[in-house]
Amino acid sequence: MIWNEKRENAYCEITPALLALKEQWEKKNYIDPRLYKEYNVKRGLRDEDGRGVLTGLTRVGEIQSYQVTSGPDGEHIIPDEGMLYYRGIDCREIVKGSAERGRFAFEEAAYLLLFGELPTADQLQDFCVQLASYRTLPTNFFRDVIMKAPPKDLMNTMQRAILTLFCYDDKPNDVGLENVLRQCLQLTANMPVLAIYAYQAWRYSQGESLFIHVPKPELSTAENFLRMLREDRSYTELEARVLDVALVLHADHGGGNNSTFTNHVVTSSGTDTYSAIAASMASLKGPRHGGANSKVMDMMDDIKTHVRDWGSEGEITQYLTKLLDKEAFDRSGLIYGLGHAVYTRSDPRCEVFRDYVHRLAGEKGLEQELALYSNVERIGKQLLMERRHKDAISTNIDFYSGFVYEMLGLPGELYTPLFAVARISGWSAHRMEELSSGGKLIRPRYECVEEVRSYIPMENR
Ligand SMILES: CC(=O)SCCNC(=O)CCNC(=O)[C@H](O)C(C)(C)COP(=O)(O)OP(=O)(O)OC[C@H]1O[C@@H](n2cnc3c(N)ncnc32)[C@H](O)[C@@H]1OP(=O)(O)O
Ligand SMILES: O=C([O-])CC(=O)C(=O)O
Repeated sequence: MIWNEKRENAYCEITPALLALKEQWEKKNYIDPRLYKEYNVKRGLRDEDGRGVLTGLTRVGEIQSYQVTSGPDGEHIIPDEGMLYYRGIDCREIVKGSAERGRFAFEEAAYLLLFGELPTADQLQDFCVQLASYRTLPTNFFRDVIMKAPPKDLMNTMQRAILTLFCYDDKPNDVGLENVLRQCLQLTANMPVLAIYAYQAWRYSQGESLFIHVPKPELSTAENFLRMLREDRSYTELEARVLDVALVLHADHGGGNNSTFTNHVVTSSGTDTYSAIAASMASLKGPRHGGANSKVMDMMDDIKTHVRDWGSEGEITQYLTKLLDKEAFDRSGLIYGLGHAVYTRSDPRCEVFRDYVHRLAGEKGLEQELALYSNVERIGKQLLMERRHKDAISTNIDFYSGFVYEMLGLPGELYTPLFAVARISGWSAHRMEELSSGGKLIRPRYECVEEVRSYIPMENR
């Protein structure tokens, strides 16, 4: 079917012909789940004990979530409180740089992740100047690229913009480390601008007035983000500090998280930086990964609509049971913001957000809403533990982050883009590492469970 201006939905229509093809697809594409066990497939690249299959080495970031003890009957995995290290340093220590030492810390974290050492005052200053010099987009980029095509999802608009920046680069395919470093720094500097401009284009598409503010060189990433967001360019010190903390906490999560691993995979093929970062964006958008932060907010809105008494244990249990049975909300069966592929008992980043949520909710008079979040967290975890026969489930970073952003007055459309604004620092560090140390095309094996058979001539089918 061809795009048709007059019947624009014709392009997206699920026609009877498509339904018939889907039926045909279903007949030949089912894989019996028992086969995964028979072939000893590491589903989701996870070992039997739930730990990730070891697929690489990194110096960039590390997550700890359990202890291993060995006895006469072999190794035992004991769930533990989660820890996250950037280049060996507890990420919460870096957060303190922002909260206590009165300094914006995201740039410091990005420097640490990329170069492996905390910057001196001079190094940090030079790094910030360099980022500032890279923040400007090519002339007319907003008009020619960001405003083109209806901006339905900011992550896609940003991804397209990143891919198009390839065309403005004189050495786009050069994967020499100095060139890749330049591209990574430029994209790190551009990311907040792309996120906000994509948002402004989206607002405009919704009938709002269009305004575009340029970033200021002397401001931090967090300050520029807020400055470009609001028509009057206003923000408070507290807002900028909280946003800076969020950026630090989202900056890296080791090599195995879906978007960073995607980066390793595509980087290992020798592709260019723009393609690698766009691929990571594609992964991050997914609701089981970075997209979970806005899903949490939609889920909470749905809960607020369907649960009349926010303090009622029974009503919340009933709603969450329906949700897990795929009968409520988006019917995915997921309670967004709960569970984690690595953390067992707790996600340290969530604990930082929990702290902010408590402080901000008190100030904003949103204690009732906070109580609802706490109930959903507690009851949701209980239900998941019962169903999954686990004695611990962690609340992840996405459960409270959106609530914090909401209290800062940030629009929901920007929650996942904000994740990308931070995580590009980790993607960059991992891309550099893959190029310098990985050195091997990532290529796992898939066992084909189809039988080999003869080609049948058309007249005999
Ligand atoms: C920044 C981030 O990416 S943090 C994660 C953000 N994502 C979310 O919040 C989405 C909700 N959570 C989830 O979907 C999962 O917890 C994930 C994807 C994060 C991790 O999933 P897994 O690695 O499969 O975790 P785990 O092995 O502990 O899960 C065991 C089972 O419990 C299910 N489960 C885990 N968490 C949840 C949840 N919140 N709601 C419903 N079911 C869940 C898993 O789907 C899995 O089911 P399966 O055995 O049928 O495949
Ligand atoms: O590590 C993961 O699987 C997901 C995660 O928390 C992140 O990327 O921040």
